[in-house]
Amino acid sequence: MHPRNPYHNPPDFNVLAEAYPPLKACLIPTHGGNATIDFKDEASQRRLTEALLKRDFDLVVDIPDDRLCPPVPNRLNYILWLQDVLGETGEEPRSDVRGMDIGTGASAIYPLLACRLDPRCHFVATEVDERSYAHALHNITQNGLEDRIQLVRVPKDGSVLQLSLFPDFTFDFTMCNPPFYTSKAEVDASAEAKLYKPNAVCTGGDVEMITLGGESAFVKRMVDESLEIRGRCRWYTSMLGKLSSVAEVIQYLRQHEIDNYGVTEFVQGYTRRWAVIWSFGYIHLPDSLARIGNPTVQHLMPPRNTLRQPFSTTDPSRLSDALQAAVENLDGVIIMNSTLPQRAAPSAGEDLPLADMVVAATRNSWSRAARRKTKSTASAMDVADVDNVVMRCRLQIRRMDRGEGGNEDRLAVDATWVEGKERTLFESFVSHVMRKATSSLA
Ligand SMILES: C[S@@+](CC[C@H](N)C(=O)[O-])C[C@H]1O[C@@H](n2cnc3c(N)ncnc32)[C@H](O)[C@@H]1O
Repeated sequence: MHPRNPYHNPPDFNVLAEAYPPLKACLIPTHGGNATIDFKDEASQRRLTEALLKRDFDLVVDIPDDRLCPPVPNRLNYILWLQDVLGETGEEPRSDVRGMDIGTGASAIYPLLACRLDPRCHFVATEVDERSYAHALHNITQNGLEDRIQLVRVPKDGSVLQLSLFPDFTFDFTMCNPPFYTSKAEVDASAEAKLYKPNAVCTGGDVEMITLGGESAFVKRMVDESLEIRGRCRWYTSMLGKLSSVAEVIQYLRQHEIDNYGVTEFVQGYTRRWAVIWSFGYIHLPDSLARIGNPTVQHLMPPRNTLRQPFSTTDPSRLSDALQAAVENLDGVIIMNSTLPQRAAPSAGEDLPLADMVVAATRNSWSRAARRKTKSTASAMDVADVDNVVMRCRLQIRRMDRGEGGNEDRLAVDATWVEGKERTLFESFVSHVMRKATSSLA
């Protein structure tokens, strides 16, 4: 579960029912004097979702009995991860953020939650189903968010992304929880299997759950459309319910040479979901947001954007000076900002870097050929033109864990690719700077 998600532990149901009385009828007393609910009972799950949305987000949401009831912790995980993505990849503080929710459902839960959490958020929410559309409109209006969430009824066989309806907008992100199943038979088989699981998931209408080719085909349609409109949206994303769909979508992205992508997973109790993300821009995601650690899925992960180089020195100031000198020696490369080495070790559990610098390059001046050329023409040091950056990366000095070998005072430099079109440029820059720093410390 996301670290900012408040639902790591089950709520105190008695307290929750005091805040939202319709939940009271669903309470089941436990031996210790507490209460629980029957998680296999759809009505109880609906009241729980309504109660959490009301108490924790001041959202009044009505969900019809024949439409999906979204579990709040899972939906919140997706929103919090997107917040992290935008926070880590935003250029400068923005006064508004524009998202699109594809298939918002009767609850309109994603735009409602996102707008409550971030006053800068504006949404376009699409829906094909007339009944869900009507309820979503009611939910948006009764929460006073109609100025920030534009609901659009779209045709089932039309474009998934629908960005042509908004030619003047660029979007910061799209999000989607696509219909999952390929057929009614698959829905029935899954419902039967779930009978034996401790948590039954609320079932919805066929239109919500079934799409030709299943979720992977739906997301592949998104990929196809994104290839047409590319930079109209900074980050395309979708949730996926099956790991096999993740594999299919990643393979499809690679097939279309979309190499700026990532995968994350959302875990809530017994339920595991994934999200895929891709972009045509040159800003890159930190590994923590774009890769998952599970060894069995490493073949689906994008290459790492952080490269670690261990050093034998234990003195962060010496290492910082060596890095700085290696960078400053290069034409067309500047240190955009840097924080001084911290002498005190971070307190237990904290993973703060000991020094941190962001470096920008306007051209490759570190390859052997480039250095030869610079020498022969004896050019002066360029002042890097920050509007013309070909590569931006972050260099952070960290203390190594004991498990990584050596004594606990050993240091490493984490070089993270922040911006740039060519990975090889980043990798060759890192290798050059690390080599120079190593030899100056020897
Ligand atoms: C699995 S439900 C997700 C509902 C809601 N977003 C949630 O997470 O609880 C999928 C939704 O997508 C809608 N839908 C299906 N195809 C669509 C399309 N081409 N464009 C927009 N919505 C679509 C369905 O009607 C349904 O409401």
